Amino acid sequence: MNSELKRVAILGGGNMGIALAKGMVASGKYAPAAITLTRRNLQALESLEKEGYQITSDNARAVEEADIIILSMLPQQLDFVLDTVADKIDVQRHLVISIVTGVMVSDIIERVGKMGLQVIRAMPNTAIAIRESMTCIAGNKASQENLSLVKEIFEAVGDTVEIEEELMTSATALCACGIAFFLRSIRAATQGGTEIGFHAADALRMAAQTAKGAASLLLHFQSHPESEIDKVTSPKGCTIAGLNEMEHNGFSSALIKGIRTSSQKAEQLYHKEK
Ligand SMILES: NC(=O)C1=CN([C@@H]2O[C@H](COP(=O)(O)OP(=O)(O)OC[C@H]3O[C@@H](n4cnc5c(N)ncnc54)[C@H](O)[C@@H]3O)[C@@H](O)[C@H]2O)C=CC1
Ligand SMILES: O=C(O)[C@@H]1CCC=N1
Repeated sequence: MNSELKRVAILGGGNMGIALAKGMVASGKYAPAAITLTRRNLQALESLEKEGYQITSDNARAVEEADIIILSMLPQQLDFVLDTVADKIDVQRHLVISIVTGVMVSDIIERVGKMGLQVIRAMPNTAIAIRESMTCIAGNKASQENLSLVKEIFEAVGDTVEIEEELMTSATALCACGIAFFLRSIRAATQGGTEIGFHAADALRMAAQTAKGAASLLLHFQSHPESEIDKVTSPKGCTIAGLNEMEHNGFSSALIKGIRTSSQKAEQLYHKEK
């Protein structure tokens, strides 16, 4: 069956569930009517219903009517939902995609009690809303056909990379949390820009376009950041003076430590804090 002909149930229509649904439709491969979003309080989904998406608070019914089930709730909300839908899951028909942080494929199979269930983990980021996500995919025991299908879904909303499941929490820190890290660095640059003379709104636009240019240089030339930095830093110039000042204050170290902390926290979200 073509991916376009499959029905999708996104259980947990919050930030990511909505962004994913919109990205899938924007890709042109899915019609809103083929996507059902669930949420306990449907008020927040009413505008989507007007756009043609199906909405319901009945997770079991959504699963019954779908071929692909996307789990998109918080780790601490997962078990309740799995317990509600377990009876309706058909190992032959359903493919489960989980974007839930810190939850292993084996945790999901064990909870629903269906050996042989095809479960693939995907870790997108909020840039999925504009089809610019970096999505890491892991499906150690899934069929090649299902892996290709999941890749196709996420390639329509950004770039994808297939990784081992044991690296999924690292991918969460680097790519999903990473959006917040880079945004905070842009905000800090904006604050610096305002201090040296620009109105905040202008500084933000200038900093954001500069950050986009820096990332685009790396992706376009497939170069190393230091080689692009070398092109900016004139001898005895102002760039190296500013850069070294940042490093004396722990710029790289702060990012590295933050990413490590986020990765450790991601590991604990389901197993230690539910
Ligand atoms: N926000 C992000 O940048 C990313 C989040 N994730 C993961 O994706 C998952 C969702 O994250 P967000 O969308 O940010 O969270 P969220 O809190 O915005 O969305 C979760 C949604 O699930 C709904 N929900 C809770 N219990 C439910 C139930 N019994 N039935 C139906 N719906 C129910 C909530 O009402 C909420 O709308 C989390 O596991 C998170 O770790 C993964 C990648 C990036
Ligand atoms: O902060 C969180 O726990 C989620 C997972 C990755 C991004 N947001």
